[in-house]
Amino acid sequence: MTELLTSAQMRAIELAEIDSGVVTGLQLMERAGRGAVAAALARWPELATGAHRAMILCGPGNNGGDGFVIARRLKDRGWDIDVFLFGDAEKLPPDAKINHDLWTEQGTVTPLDHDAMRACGKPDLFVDAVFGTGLTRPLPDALADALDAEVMRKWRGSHKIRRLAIDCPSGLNLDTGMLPQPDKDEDEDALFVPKMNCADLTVAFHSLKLGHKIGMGPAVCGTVEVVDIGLTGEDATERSMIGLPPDRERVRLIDPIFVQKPLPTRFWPGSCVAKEVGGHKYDFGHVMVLSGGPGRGGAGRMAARTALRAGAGLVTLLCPPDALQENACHLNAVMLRPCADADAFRQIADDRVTALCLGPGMGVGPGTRAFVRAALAHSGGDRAWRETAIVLDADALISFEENPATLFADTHARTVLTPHEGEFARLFPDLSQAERGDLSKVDAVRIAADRAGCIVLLKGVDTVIAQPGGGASVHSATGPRSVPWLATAGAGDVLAGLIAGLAAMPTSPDLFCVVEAAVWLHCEAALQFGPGLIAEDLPDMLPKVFSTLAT
Ligand SMILES: NC(=O)C1=CN([C@@H]2O[C@H](COP(=O)(O)OP(=O)(O)OC[C@H]3O[C@@H](n4cnc5c(N)ncnc54)[C@H](O)[C@@H]3O)[C@@H](O)[C@H]2O)[C@@H](O)CC1
Ligand SMILES: [K+]
Repeated sequence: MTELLTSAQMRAIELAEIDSGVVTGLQLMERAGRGAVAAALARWPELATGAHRAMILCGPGNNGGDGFVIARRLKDRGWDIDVFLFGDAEKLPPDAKINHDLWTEQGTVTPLDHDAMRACGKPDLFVDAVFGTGLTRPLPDALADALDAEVMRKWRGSHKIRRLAIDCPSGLNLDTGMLPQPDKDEDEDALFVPKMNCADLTVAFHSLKLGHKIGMGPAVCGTVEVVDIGLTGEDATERSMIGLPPDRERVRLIDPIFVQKPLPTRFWPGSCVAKEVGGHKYDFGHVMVLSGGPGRGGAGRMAARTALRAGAGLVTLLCPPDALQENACHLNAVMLRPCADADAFRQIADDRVTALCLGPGMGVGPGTRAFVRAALAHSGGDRAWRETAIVLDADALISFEENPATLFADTHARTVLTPHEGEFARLFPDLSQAERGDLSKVDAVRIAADRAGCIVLLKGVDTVIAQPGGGASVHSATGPRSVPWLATAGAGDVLAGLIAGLAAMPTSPDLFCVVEAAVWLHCEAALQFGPGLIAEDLPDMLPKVFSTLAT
């Protein structure tokens, strides 16, 4: 498992290491610069031999310090180097100042200026070492112009400029993944085009930061390489281990990676789907999915089919009596029962029901609210091995838009809410994307989980899961896990069913870990299927995905 640190957490780790006396800030800076050069030459082997040209933009903090190290290292390889400084050399922090002075023994530093940059020869490598974890506000206009990737593309000359970002493309907030833009005049609205500083390769130090994986981060960072700068003082191995309940402070990335090495998928997520050998169908849990009226049953049916494919021993779809015939025409292995209202539900849902899935296609209104309340009051009873898991999605969430507090009064630790941004905004208007400001998506979902007293999964290209108390993780469907074709009608219904199906089994781990596994498997099924996917394909991809988890 990979941790996603905040800027403050990264600073604390560095400071603790420096304070303990095992390493100096200067040594860390040297390792950072050296590691960045090694990563760039590995990425672009054509630069590894011969002399080339680099343009290096340095900033007023330690990120700039890394830039001066890089300048010196490349100069040692015989390169032509143009170094520009944004800020005042005399005000550089001590380690950066030392590296600035070391560089000036070999080359010059020019104050950052767009025209002066354009007067230089076109570089083979452009290095952005202006701001890293220390960014506190939007980029000044002149700097945003200098870093704008579009402007760079217009440079005369045939070769492409390779863009290397140190820690991040400057302007990216590494806590939120946002690109704070300068305030603009109202009348300028029509003309305002945000500047985009995009890198081909971003070199992060010690660990990924949150902003590399959420918001705009993946789009602007390009490939992100983590460079080990030898920070050994703290062992985060235990707390970042996937498959265990999450740490309260450190966010983890949902990926079968452990201590920067691939983890055999039979350990994770394989351990979440493996069945014990033998047994009765009831031994593998019973999922009930509540579905909507005539003509609206597709969403519930897809959730139910997925729950069965996920490994639940039994899945029953409950539908209004007038939708019975329609559903009977579509279902075989999934069982079907009519269920007129919440009272009927209480009679039908016995104590062997281990997971309930409500929302997809149910319809918005008092009927759905009554079902949700009854489901949240459902108790496992004597024959249950633990309390029923309740997955609430779509209409089960929107039905509480007028008064979310009445939902949160009943939700409990075995409840999972699975909104997309639109549904999230209806339940948590003050935490919606539009209102979030400097709050990261992760912190917004943490607050939501605390408020609701249950697990909240906020879907998106960057999916965030949080539970009360701070535990949180991120799944990023970007880079090699990019699945734009998963943005298809019904994919959310499938995810709800997948969580219910995995949570139903007696062998299932901690509910938070089930949700993490479900999100990963959902993306993996889409990835292995490829373009052309429709939501109905997802449950039927699961057996293939599961077969790949054996190795
Ligand atoms: N010893 C260390 O602490 C190490 C730090 N490292 C590097 O140091 C970086 C962090 O260094 P810093 O904490 O100095 O932070 P930065 O170098 O990212 O930036 C801090 C400076 O930028 C100014 N600033 C922030 N936003 C601005 C804006 N929009 N416009 C104008 N000025 C702005 C701040 O006032 C401050 O002077 C990391 O990203 C990494 O690259 C690495 O060298 C590894 C070792
Ligand atoms: K940078």
